[in-house]
Amino acid sequence: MAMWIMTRLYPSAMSVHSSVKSPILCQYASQSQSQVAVVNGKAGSRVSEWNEIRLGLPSKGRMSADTLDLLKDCQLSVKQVNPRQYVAEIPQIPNLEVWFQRPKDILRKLLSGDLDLGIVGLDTVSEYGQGNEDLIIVHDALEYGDCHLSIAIPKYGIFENVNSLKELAQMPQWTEEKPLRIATGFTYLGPKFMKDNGFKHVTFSTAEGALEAAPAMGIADAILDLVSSGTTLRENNLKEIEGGVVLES
Ligand SMILES: Nc1ncnc2c1ncn2[C@@H]1O[C@H](COP(=O)(O)OP(=O)(O)OP(=O)(O)O)[C@@H](O)[C@H]1O
Ligand SMILES: O=P(O)(O)OC[C@H]1O[C@H](OP(=O)(O)OP(=O)(O)O)[C@H](O)[C@@H]1O
Repeated sequence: MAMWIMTRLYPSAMSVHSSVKSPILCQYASQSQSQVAVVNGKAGSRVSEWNEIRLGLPSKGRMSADTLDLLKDCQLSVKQVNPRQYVAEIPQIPNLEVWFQRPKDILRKLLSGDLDLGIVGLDTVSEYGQGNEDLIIVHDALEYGDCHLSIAIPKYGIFENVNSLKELAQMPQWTEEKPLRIATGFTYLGPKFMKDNGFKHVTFSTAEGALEAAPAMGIADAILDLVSSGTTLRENNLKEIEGGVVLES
């Protein structure tokens, strides 16, 4: 699920929100969802040198059009002077500057202090925010971008009768010499989830996409990836298992 986030060290951002009369009026939501473990938080590493509040919006991909639609529904029109540039304004909020960035980069730039506010999915906040307490979730359910981060295993072979995380953990195949191999783009959340669930013999590999191919290619035993319709898993003979959902996004 897409959500508004901001950095704690920019209280002036609140005035932007509190002046917006729309369904996205900010509320401090529970932060527990994003508080995992702080590894390398850099939020507020420098104080902003600009007067405007900087809002990061997804530049392309799944979240982009829906995010602009949400703002439009709130009577907030995002005006881009040049479509090949990445800066825009929302005339209704004069002291706000919009910057289009990839979701992962929105998170990185919030952490470095180069953006003050952003809209991204919970999976992005959790993976790249790593529980940093300087990231504040302002609105945790904007009602689009629904998906979940889940473990999936082949439907066939040694996994045919494995239907839960517990059964996966109890398989005698996983040893120190031959651990369970998981392919994932979530290299922070993945190891944390497996450790929290008692897996001792597990290794991770990563790729930029098309992770569902990894079991068929013999590269991994399982994958950890985002699922929305479930079509990609089905078409690749993979299945989700009980207890295997890391987060609902
Ligand atoms: N089926 C899905 N697969 C991936 N992300 C999804 C899906 N459904 C909703 N989302 C949301 O969309 C976000 C990804 O958006 P987008 O594709 O724009 O990002 P991206 O940075 O281009 O991702 P990537 O580099 O992994 O392709 C996810 O973080 C998630 O919150
Ligand atoms: O459950 P579904 O509706 O099938 O969606 C899930 C798929 O969508 C995403 O991939 P994307 O389309 O971004 O391509 P990618 O694998 O190259 O990242 C995600 O990584 C899954 O592979």
